[in-house]
Amino acid sequence: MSVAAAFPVGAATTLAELTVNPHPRLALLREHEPVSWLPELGGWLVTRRDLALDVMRDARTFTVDDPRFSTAQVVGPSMLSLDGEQHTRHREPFNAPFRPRQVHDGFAAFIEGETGRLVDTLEPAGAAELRRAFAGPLAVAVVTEALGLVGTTAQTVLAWYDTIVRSVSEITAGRDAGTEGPAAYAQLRTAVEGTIADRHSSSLLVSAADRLQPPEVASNAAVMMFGGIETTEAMITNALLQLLRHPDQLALVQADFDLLDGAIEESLRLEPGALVVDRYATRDIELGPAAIREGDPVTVSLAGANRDPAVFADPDRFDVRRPNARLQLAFAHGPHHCIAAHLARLETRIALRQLLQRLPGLRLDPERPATPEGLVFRKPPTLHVRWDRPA
Ligand code: HEM
Repeated sequence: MSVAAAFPVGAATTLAELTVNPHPRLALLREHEPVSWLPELGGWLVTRRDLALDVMRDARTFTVDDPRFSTAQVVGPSMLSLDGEQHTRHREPFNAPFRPRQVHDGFAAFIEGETGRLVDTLEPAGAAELRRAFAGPLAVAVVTEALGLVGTTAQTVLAWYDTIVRSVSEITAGRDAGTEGPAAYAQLRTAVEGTIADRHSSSLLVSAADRLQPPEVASNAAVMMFGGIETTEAMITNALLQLLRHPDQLALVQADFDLLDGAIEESLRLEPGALVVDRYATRDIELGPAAIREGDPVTVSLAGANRDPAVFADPDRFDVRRPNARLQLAFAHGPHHCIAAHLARLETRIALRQLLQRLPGLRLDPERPATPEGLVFRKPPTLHVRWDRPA
């Protein structure tokens, strides 16, 4: 029997469906084919939480270190695209600044200030599209601050980011990277080298340069830029959308802001900003019902794992008081667990608290509905809201 015939639910799954409304299909896959072959994906998809953990914990068998990895083709090898000792060598120099205490001390005041500035600008209008007017600019500002590139503005970082993303997307679609992406990356590399050379700079890139070569620091700076913009914009937008769609849950948070963290975890569980992580099998291996062959692509569905009813009761419900919401896997797991998870959580917490406290009666704009979409990164294209203007 062919592999497609052995996995009929996978064979009937389209990428279009996974882009628009993935959750019913992921539930079907998880129940019948928790590791399934998807012809449209050209690889395996893992949707059960325990099997997702097995894959992400075992980097020897399921590696990111493969020439097909599109990001590495543009920005070179980094912690995101290496495994084993090389991964440790690239990641270790960046660990300290992202620990909870350091994140709080280093970023809370900056994030409060930037958020305050953005809300000041929005407040008088009584209406806004919060993804582009709020979540995106905040995400860019925080990444720019985190990288601490000497003489580089948030606008420049955003321009590099857009260009490099376009180039990576071209490669993912099987086309040539073009020249603009590599040119933008060369400018980023020059800025990184300038920062490293400036011994007065307190950038985390300077201390990383004690243990990594400048081009290696630049590659890791690029993946931090990647990791920190699209996903954080999604995390903030999705969390707002979940709360505004569930007025009863929003009222609980408004009455007790200690529940905000639960709301954020629950949103990460239901709509993780990054839906999937990609791995490649380094040997033949049985995983659940699947006989995976060396070289096969293995995609872990974080969205599928996050609604596994074996772990999360009534998994489709948004419940800010869910006791085990923190078992969600939106930041992945194992050696590649998001290095900046604490920073992203802090940023989202400050952003949501200020919006909810400063914009009275914040609500979705009924005339312009927001619907999340996306195959890899998922969020609503727009989030139109209204609030009561000050008299
Ligand atoms: C300031 C914000 C962020 C920065 C700077 C950042 C940076 C990074 C970096 C450098 C990695 C690679 C770690 C490694 O491979 O060892 C990573 C991994 C990851 N991040 Fe983040 N990230 C941020 C926010 C987020 C958010 C908001 C999400 C999702 C909601 C997210 C999801 C992930 C996931 C799923 C991985 C694992 C990728 C994989 O295993 O293939 N990140 N992040």
